Amino acid sequence: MSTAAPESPAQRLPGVTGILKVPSPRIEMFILRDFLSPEECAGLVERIERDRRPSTIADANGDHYFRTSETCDLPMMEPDVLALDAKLSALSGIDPIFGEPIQGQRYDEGQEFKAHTDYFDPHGADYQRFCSVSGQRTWTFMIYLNEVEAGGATRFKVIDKLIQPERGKLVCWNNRRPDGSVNPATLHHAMKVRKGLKYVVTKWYRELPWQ
Ligand SMILES: O=C(O)CCC(=O)C(=O)O
Ligand SMILES: [Fe+2]
Repeated sequence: MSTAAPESPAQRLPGVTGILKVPSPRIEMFILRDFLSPEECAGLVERIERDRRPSTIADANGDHYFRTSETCDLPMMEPDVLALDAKLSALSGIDPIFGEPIQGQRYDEGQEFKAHTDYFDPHGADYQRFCSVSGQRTWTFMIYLNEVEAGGATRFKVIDKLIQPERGKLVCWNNRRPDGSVNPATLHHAMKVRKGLKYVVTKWYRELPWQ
């Protein structure tokens, strides 16, 4: 198996049927509806419900309400999780060896993840701890698993883009600019769920094989 990503998702994704490119010169970002079926989504929601822990953040900033959701580390040896991983790699063209384990996130009413970037701050206190082995995060792939009754949108305020949760909808973006530097225009806020629950899965890829 090759260890080099042969083609960037930014080159590959425009050729995917039904995909929409977010029209901003500041970010490489795509949206694909119905990436997962209602059955696939329901299975993942059930799995997230079974094992969850309080979500954490890198570079703790003293705000205990910064990320109030819960996280489920999806075991990569489970057939459904492995199948999702393969489906994501087939879409992105990124070799699965670059991927962190897939996570589920669950937001109850009032929970959120305030404005943040998925890349690690190169000047932050936790940079070495998180990036010395597998490098910086490259692409984020995220899928909404259910219809949220109210709230729960993902807001990218730098590019003025609001993405509404819709069951099965995938959104992905490059956390870096084409020159490899981190892209502050990827700043995003998982806004408070106002009514109901919100479930997503998140998949992050690294510069180097994950270990
Ligand atoms: O739940 C969302 O809308 C975004 C989640 C997110 O940004 C993250 O987990 O890093
Ligand atoms: Fe994020």
